[in-house]
Amino acid sequence: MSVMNTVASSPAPDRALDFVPKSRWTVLRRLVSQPKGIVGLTLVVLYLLLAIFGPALAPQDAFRQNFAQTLQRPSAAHWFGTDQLGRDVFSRILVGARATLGIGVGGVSFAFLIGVPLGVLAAWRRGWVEAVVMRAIDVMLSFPDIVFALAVVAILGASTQNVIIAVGVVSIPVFARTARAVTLSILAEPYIEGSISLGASPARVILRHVLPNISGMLMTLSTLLFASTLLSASGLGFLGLGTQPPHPEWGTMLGESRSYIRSHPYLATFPGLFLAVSALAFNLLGDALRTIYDPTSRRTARPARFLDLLRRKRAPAAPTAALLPPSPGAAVSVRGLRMAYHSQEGLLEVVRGVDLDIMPGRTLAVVGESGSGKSTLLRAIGTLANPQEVAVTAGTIEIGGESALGLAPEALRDLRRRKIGIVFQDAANALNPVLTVGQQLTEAVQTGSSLDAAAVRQRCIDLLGDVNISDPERRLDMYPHQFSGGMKQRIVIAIALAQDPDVLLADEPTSALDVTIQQQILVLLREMQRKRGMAILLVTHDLNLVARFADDVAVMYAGRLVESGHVATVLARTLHPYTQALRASAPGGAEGRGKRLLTIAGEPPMIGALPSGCAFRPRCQRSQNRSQCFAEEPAIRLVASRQVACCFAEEAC
Ligand SMILES: Nc1ncnc2c1ncn2[C@@H]1O[C@H](COP(=O)(O)OP(=O)(O)OP(=O)(O)O)[C@@H](O)[C@H]1O
Repeated sequence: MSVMNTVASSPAPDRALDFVPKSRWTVLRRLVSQPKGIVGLTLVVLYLLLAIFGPALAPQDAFRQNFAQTLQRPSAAHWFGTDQLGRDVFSRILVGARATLGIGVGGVSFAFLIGVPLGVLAAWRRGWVEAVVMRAIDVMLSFPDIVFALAVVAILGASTQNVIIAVGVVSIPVFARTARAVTLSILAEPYIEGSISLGASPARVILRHVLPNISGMLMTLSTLLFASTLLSASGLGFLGLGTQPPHPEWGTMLGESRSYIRSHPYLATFPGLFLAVSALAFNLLGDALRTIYDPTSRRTARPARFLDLLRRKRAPAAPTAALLPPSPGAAVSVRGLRMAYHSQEGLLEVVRGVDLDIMPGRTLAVVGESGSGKSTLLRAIGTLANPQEVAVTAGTIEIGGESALGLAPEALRDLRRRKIGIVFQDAANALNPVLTVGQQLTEAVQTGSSLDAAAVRQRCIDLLGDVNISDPERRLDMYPHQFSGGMKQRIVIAIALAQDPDVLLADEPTSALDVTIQQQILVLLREMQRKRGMAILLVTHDLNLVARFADDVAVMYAGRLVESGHVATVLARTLHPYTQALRASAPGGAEGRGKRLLTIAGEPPMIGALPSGCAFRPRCQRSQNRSQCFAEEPAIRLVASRQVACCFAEEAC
């Protein structure tokens, strides 16, 4: 794969669930813009009014038996006729609305309250918790709903309360599965990582970010399940296992009409009609809601564009060089870091002995092709690597002199909050779409602080002002979708700076933006760095950006830093053949404009299947099958004021 291909195609991650922020009014507006939404909502409101006011509206006593007037056909006196005990069917339907809909609400709430926490827990904890929850759900789903509900009522006894439990139990698996699936999608969003990086506790992440985002989907599901719950409850009522006589409930009324269905069909028709229309109403409403919350508004990021290589002549400061002992004042110091992903084949090593220091006020860019291990390294430094996924098998990471490895979760959150800020590639995904910018900034400012509400708000306003967002007070109440891409990235930067971090980690911070906005964001980052003296670790594919923005560069290939040093030194004359190939394949970087862009021959090696000797050997123009390149992985040496891992680096001097 060529570097050019790699750089040019950096789409925003596909979002499984794109819950674009929808205020209640927006949801309502979109709901009533659909015919099925209008019909469903109107009917549901009518049914709810019926459940509330039905008993008061009933023209006659729904319980009074009148044996002189049994089984009367519909008439002006009895609109829906009378039943076998002479009771007015219309009145019984009105009174029964409350019990019928109450069972629906109760059943869905019961299922929601048990199923959703189970699903969220399974998605959050993964591992054995997820396995146990999912297997239990599989077992429940293997029984038909009505059989399961019958079994529950048979065990608990026939009563309204037990019908609620029975119809609720059968809906638990649906809630749990859906909650797990949508939570997994939300947890993959960068703003979750951002929140964790700010030191938020699991409970806070779930309450603040996960639940608001999945609530739309769950509301839709609840509405749809309401219809089936009503029907299941009525089925139980029909079998005589629901609300017990003389209390009216539509399913029970249907059951009671069984013996008269041929001679007096109206006894079944009216409660059946009310039931059928209620199921239809909730289905229509659920369907309309699903349209609103459906993840169809996916975005594709514009391909990254190239900037001209602008060489900066900066006076090299104290070297960032690898292989030196940890610099006492370093904001980040990594030594001998090795990391491996857990896989079925065992551990697959992707970071293979990395040493680096970043001094306060300086920017180190880590550059390399896709899959070279840049993000894994950045996440380890950001203390965001998930130990269940990837293990640190050797080495040390120090942030501001404090070890970032082997800490308890609480200490890790504290370190992250105090020292680290993170800016992700795609600002659109890095912000929670259902929270206002003010809420998200407040969370970032408030975590671990004792400021009162007014001071927090002022700090939020200052932060927005710092990142050059005009009219910050008004903007605090706006949602992310009301901002342009560049503005969103400014907000992400403001959030990352909320705790005054010593280190800012920026993973492709401008690749989703167009050239002018890229430039503005880079200028902003540099300005923030100058004001605050923080260190920046920039991960990028783009050598042009490195040349313009970074002080030091580390070129990563197959998990190792193969060439690193001051940007001016390294880019003035690249010594490693991989760095040379990267430069040749960067537009504007092929040793002068107007030259044909080259691609790097071959593919990066597969992790876990590195070639013998130098990992770059099969693609290297310089190697020419020299035995040294086959024999061993080249040691990192100091050559011409930079660290380089090539046995023949001097040939390029
Ligand atoms: N969760 C995972 N499980 C197993 N392997 C993984 C996992 N995440 C990443 N990898 C592998 O680790 C290697 C390094 O990935 P990483 O994302 O760190 O590279 P990168 O240089 O940042 O790439 P990109 O620029 O595309 O983000 C890749 O080969 C990748 O396939």
